[in-house]
Amino acid sequence: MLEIQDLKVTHGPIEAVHGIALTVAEGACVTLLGPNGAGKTSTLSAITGTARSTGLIRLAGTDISRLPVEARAKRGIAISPEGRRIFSNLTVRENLVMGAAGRRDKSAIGSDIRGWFEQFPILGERRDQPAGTLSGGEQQMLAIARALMSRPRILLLDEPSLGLAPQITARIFDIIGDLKRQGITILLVEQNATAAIELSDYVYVLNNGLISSEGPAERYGDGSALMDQITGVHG
Ligand SMILES: Nc1ncnc2c1ncn2[C@@H]1O[C@H](COP(=O)(O)OP(=O)(O)OP(=O)(O)O)[C@@H](O)[C@H]1O
Repeated sequence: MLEIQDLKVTHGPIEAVHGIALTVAEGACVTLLGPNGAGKTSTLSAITGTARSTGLIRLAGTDISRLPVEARAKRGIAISPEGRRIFSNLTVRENLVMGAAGRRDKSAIGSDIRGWFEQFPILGERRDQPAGTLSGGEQQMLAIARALMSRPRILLLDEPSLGLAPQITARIFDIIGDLKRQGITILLVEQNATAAIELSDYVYVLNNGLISSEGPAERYGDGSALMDQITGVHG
């Protein structure tokens, strides 16, 4: 579904990613692990089109690397960004409607929203509340559901466990596992190696803008050795 070759990502004069290759098969959950500043968010930004990059980015066989952000979203890229970035003053329901902004099949939006309220009942209960009043875990659920409202080909998740208590993190990873079982293709960026490896098919480890290790998730066991490598991270 997603194929990246020789990707370099720059922020002004700074090159954050120095030429990486990465593949996500249809229906797979692939995790990009790495410490703070490794270039994980930069990689996702290059895929969505919000960061300057060179190299090949192919989505479902088409090179999208020169397309503007909106065109990439229309072709099936959706992101739940780091820090959630939900619209705090809009209601839960309005946030979901915003996620469907680029869709042509407007008539199916209402039924999709009802579907997500069934999957995440707490969001249904809070549908008319301003999203800013939700807890961190609920906001993360909303950010994921909002991204999925575009019916993407691939869902990019940037550190969904960031800032959440361990119990809530476990719930979010359960949800990601459910989405994978529903056949949704996922590229997950995480620092929590243990939890991410458990639900991943394949793992890439990014360090200083380069892939330092990659392989099927089983190769990394329970992820504890990787957690040690990802300095400053607590599993
Ligand atoms: N907008 C920006 N302008 C300048 N430099 C940036 C910008 N965004 C990221 N960088 C730099 O690029 C490098 C990679 O950052 P990036 O955010 O991609 O890493 P990360 O692995 O996602 O880390 P984190 O978990 O902290 O988000 C870092 O050195 C960072 O300082």
